[in-house]
Amino acid sequence: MTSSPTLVIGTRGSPLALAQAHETQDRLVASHGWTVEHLPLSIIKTTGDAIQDRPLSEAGGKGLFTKELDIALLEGSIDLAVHSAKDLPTTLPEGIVIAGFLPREDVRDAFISHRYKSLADLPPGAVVGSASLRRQAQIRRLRPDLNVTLLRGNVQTRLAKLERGEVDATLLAMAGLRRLGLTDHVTTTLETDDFLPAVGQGAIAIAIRAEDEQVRRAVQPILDAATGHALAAERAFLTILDGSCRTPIAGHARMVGDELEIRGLVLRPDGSECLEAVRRGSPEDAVTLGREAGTELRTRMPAGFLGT
Ligand SMILES: NCc1[nH]cc(CCC(=O)O)c1CC(=O)O
Repeated sequence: MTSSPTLVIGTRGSPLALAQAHETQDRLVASHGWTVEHLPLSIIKTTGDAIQDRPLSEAGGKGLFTKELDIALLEGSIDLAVHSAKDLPTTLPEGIVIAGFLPREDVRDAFISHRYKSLADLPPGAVVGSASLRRQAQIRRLRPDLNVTLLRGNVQTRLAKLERGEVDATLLAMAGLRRLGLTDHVTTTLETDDFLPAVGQGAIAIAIRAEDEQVRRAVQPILDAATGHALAAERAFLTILDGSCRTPIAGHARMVGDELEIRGLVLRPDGSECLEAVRRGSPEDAVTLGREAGTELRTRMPAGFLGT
């Protein structure tokens, strides 16, 4: 057991964010034998938490969930920040780095409905709610006859709206549902071959001050190398496409034997067209594989493809 420093863990206050912060805390306790009193949580409200009425893509994008945590890190009021990798912008502020990622949860999306068994089972015109342009575009691609609407709010809010019949079905990340103990709600899971997750889905990122070697050493034992390679490829892919929240982009990397494989997709928002790129190679070349997949799509994409 290493002597116990006090490390303040910064997190947002949503139930999912808190579950992820507790998982980080538990893993640090398990690997160092520290007590939770030395790993206090600091709950920080972000601009993104206050926006409920419009798509985040219109309100300013992903940085909305990280800005206040970044400031707290740089000011030293927290020592590490726990983020859903999916919600992290591709570039972080000067002085902040991702130390790495916890072992990845289920990367798939879940289909949830009280009346229908699957996307294929929905009748024409059925209402499917989602706030994600990626999910909306992939739903429209598979089922152009459905009525895809905006459904916002945290995981529990969305489930409550489904319960009230505001929509016939919704899609949510399996990872979030598992972390919240809500998998009872899942009607069926969508395999990645048919429905590609978002870059970073299911992964928890640990952000630290770039120069803080003490915190870097403290978190090292809880980081997962395979997740790190996958995320390096996915985030390099997204960086090339400079994925704003307005663009339907999906990307997923995983180990296939000894090799890392990345699959990336860009779609028209209405789902009428979809381009895919796949690269496979050494996990050491994760960034190159991701960049190549992104560059291929960029090259093949007609002007205006992403609808902006
Ligand atoms: N954008 C919200 C968000 N950010 C991370 C998750 C779930 C956990 C994950 O994907 O890692 C969710 C909810 C959802 O997409 O269902």
